[in-house]
Amino acid sequence: MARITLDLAHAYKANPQNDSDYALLPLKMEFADGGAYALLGPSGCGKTTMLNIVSGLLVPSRGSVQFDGRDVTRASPQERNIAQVFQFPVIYDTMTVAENLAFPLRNRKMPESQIRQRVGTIAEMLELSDQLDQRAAGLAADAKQKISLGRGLVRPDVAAVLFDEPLTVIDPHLKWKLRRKLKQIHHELKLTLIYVTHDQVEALTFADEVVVMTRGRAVQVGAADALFERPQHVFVGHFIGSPGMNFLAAQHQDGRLQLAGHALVASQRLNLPDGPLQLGVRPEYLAPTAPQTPGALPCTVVRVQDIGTYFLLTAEVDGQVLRARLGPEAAVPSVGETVWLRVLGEHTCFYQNEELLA
Ligand SMILES: Nc1ncnc2c1ncn2[C@@H]1O[C@H](COP(=O)(O)OP(=O)(O)OP(=O)(O)O)[C@@H](O)[C@H]1O
Repeated sequence: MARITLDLAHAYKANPQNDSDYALLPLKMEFADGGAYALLGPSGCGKTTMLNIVSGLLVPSRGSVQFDGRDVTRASPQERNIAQVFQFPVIYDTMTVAENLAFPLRNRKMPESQIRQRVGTIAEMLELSDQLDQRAAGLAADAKQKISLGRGLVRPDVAAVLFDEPLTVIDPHLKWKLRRKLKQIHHELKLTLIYVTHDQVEALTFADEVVVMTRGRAVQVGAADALFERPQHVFVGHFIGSPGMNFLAAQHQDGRLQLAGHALVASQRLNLPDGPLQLGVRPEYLAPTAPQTPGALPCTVVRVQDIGTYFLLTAEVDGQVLRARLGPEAAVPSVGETVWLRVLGEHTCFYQNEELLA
């Protein structure tokens, strides 16, 4: 296993001139030895580019990659001792499940008794023990992908295991099980794992730390609760959560906060710079409150949806939209009603130029 340090930028085109020419803007990042990371972001944000730079499939156009302080920028995946799992199964159809799992170990000349033991452990973890003697050719797509996962995880001596959207071909129920399984496997094997996905649930279930990416930038690296409670960038607020964080344009001047056409009264002095800001508050922290409550805004209900475990309220104030998740015990207002929503509270965040203010 290895501590992986990136200090680099990457552009696929020569002579990049502006930010949009970069697949990865200049970044510094460290993956701790034995950590489980997810690279999360929408299509085209640079996840695969970063993964390929870590694996050695791609040399960054600028800067360096270090494993445990050793420069490996130009070293191949083999030299870096990386295991990889891709979107689609990479296995030998003519071999049995056991032979497939043993393959990376035989390549490394591990003694047969240790191979049997390790293959047994990995097969058990992935619930493949009953299929060890079956030929891979006859298996369903998700069983084949489990073999691929097993081949990625089987070597105990790898610097890191990299996963590129590995659960794409897996059916939804098994996907849910495998995500939890991978987390458990990480705790047992303590390998450094980096997992690419555009699915926030997948990232948040699997990883200790999620790297949220947008347009070639890693805008926040953090655990699930930090991404939820204190998004460092408005993109993280939007992208994490269902629905994402509410944002309202605000103006702060001499301790007074002007918001959606209203002067808001805060219970204590706000430590904010003067000027235009954005106020961010999660739908989970908005609930109808008594009229004129300090920090609350009068909003018109435009939609109420029953989502099953909660009601989703959509309301408008001064042309801006707010969403609130109401628990089953809450009184549900009707469309057209005015509700007071408390936007200013302990969970409220403020942003300037899209970045969280301290
Ligand atoms: N080989 C390439 N040549 C030129 N441009 C590329 C190449 N690979 C990726 N890009 C561009 O670099 C940017 C980042 O792509 P990348 O594949 O890393 O994103 P991603 O987040 O992994 O997206 P996806 O989830 O769709 O795979 C995109 O604008 C993409 O079009």
